[in-house]
Amino acid sequence: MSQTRHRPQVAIICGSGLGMLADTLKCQDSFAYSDIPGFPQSTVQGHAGRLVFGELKGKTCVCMQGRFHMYEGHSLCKTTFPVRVFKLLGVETLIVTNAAGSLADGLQPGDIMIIKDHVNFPGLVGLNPLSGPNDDKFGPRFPAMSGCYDKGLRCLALDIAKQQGVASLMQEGVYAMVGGPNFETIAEARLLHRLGVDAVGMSTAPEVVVATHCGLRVFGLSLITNKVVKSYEDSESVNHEGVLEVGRLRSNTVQQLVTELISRMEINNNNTINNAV
Ligand SMILES: O=P(O)(O)O[C@H]1O[C@H](CO)[C@@H](O)[C@H]1O
Ligand SMILES: Nc1nc2[nH]cnc2c(=O)[nH]1
Repeated sequence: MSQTRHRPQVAIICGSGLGMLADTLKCQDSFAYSDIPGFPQSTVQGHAGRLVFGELKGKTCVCMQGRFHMYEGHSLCKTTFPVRVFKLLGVETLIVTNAAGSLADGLQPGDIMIIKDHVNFPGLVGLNPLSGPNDDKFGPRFPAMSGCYDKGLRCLALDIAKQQGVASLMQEGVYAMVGGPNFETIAEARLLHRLGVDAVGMSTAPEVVVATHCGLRVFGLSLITNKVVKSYEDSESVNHEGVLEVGRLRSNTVQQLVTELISRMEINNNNTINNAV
């Protein structure tokens, strides 16, 4: 806290290829993860490994330029550690972004899916960042997860998309987290599709679980970077460079949407843990 004058109200986690979201912040203070006690290191291309504080449209923000994934070998506790740091810093709203492959026929590469809900596959089999003793300071032993993606912010984002003329690129959907690091087999893709998953990735759900546990308001979006191959006749295959490339192509659209959302969201400043410190 002594290293920056900023006291963030909003935190943003940048997905693969979406690190440019931090560039919009004014009066920046930026810290390499290697200089922050307790932070793991980013090992994935497209995740710079920097925490950036700054101002955006009258709100104070902190932005993770690079997130941590389970497949990098971090425990789920470590991958979600920054979310609790944000809570202690006084953050009220968390914006999570990711790159994801689409299963829904109506979602094309370059589209933006507002996350309505998620399926946390690792969580369903007990790989949950909240496993172990519960810290009651942060939240209850058995937190509810229905409604974990704030409805008001989802509606606001859809309104903004209309005003910015990009409504045709946007729709709501269900994100599923799988462990990775391999992309899906065709049989796995078909299974996810039949289960009602619209887009799949290897992150986000644990961050949202920890954020919801400690009472943060959450907004999430997936940039659709590829269609997940569901047919044995299809010779295409996905790769990480292609994922990053779609991030670059859509950077302006995502930046404008997130900037306007932050500008128009209301902040209550009712972070009880932080107020008690
Ligand atoms: O979820 P983010 O960090 O955006 O990254 C997504 O893109 C990578 C695969 O290309 C995986 O890490 C997947 O989870
Ligand atoms: N699991 C998974 N993660 C992704 N991240 C970006 N695209 C994909 C995908 O197709 N599958």
